[in-house]
Amino acid sequence: MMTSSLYIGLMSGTSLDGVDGVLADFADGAIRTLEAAFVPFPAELRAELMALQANGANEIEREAIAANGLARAYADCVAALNIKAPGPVAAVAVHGQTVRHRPELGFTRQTNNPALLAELTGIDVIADFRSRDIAAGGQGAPLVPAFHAAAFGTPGTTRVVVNIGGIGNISVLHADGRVTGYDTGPGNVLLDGWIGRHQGKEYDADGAWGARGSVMPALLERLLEEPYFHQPAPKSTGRDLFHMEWLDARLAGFTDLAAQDVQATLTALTAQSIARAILDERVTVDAVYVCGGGAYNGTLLRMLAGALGGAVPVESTAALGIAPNRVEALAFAWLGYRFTQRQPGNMPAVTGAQGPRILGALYPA
Ligand SMILES: Nc1ncnc2c1ncn2[C@@H]1O[C@H](COP(=O)(O)OP(=O)(O)OP(=O)(O)O)[C@@H](O)[C@H]1O
Ligand SMILES: CC(=O)N[C@H]1[C@@H]2OC[C@@H](O2)[C@@H](O)[C@@H]1O[C@H](C)C(=O)O
Repeated sequence: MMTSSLYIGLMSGTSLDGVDGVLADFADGAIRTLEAAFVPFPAELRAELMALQANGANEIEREAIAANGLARAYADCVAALNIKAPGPVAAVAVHGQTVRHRPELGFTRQTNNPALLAELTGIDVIADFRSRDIAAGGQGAPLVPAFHAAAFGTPGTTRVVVNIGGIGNISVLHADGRVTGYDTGPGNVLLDGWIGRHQGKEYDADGAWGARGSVMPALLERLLEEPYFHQPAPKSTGRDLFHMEWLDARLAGFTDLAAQDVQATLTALTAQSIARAILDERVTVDAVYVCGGGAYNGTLLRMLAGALGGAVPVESTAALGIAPNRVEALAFAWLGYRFTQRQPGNMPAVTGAQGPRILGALYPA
């Protein structure tokens, strides 16, 4: 394996919007982002990845073909970054596309074709970061807390890093160095689904549509009754649970709903479920830093600050020097770096695994 400190990280998450990539340099133990790129999925691939989130006919063949399409989108993202690299890249670390996440059944599935990606890029590829943690009895998710601790942790200060992608997750970086965290529930997944259905848009830019609606307290309470929110950690979730049918089942019985009031209520659901998770930690939090696409939803950030009582500063990770839309891809670049160092990537206190494990599998160039 090459000794370069340059890594490319690729993340395509539950929002199914496309591939976020970064070129990172981990020389001398530092974490530096040199370049970032985003490659949207072709519409057909996106639709198929969405369809593969639920049971369907001929899944094995369809998944394998979608994996080839994914590998090509990944390769485009790698090409855009590699051309700007100041030297040879040690490895591409790629998350893959989650199509099932069932740790309770002993598996999680990130669709991918890392062999094709190695073939297309000529660079070592490290893939499949979650399954070893599950094999060790863990949830296989969230994995970003170890990176959040390395990038954003400061001894003597309690910080919470909140990733709001399709699903939300928190990393609590305690003043004494302990790290706790888990998936809080829906991030943008229901917000995107609802505005898509009613306005034909991919997402609610800056939360503007939701801001024009009113939160409906009875509906919010109904949504917050979901047992997942009350389950103890370790826990993780995905589109397996939080999908539009989940929402539709809970909307039944509410009549004369204005679509924008539902959007406001869904925004409040994301904010409340995250805030409650933070308050449940029962520690004095110095500051909350938000990353993921949800950091660009001003309405959501205002609701989160409000749900925390207005006493804790809520900012984006840009305040700590990393743009919110780069954090996850950078986290996977870092996990790839950890793999090459034969260092663990999971945090047993977060995932519930029996111990620290080296995460990933290598597909040589
Ligand atoms: N300007 C914006 N205003 C409001 N929301 C936005 C904006 N930009 C992005 N988003 C939201 O962020 C989502 C994408 O976030 P991100 O890329 O962090 O998710 P992901 O990585 O796919 O998900 P996950 O972290 O769950 O794996 C979009 O689907 C959208 O809902
Ligand atoms: C199974 C899976 O893909 N989980 C994702 C998803 O998106 C957010 C949340 O649910 C988190 O658990 C995880 O992603 C981040 C990158 C993680 O592992 O930390």
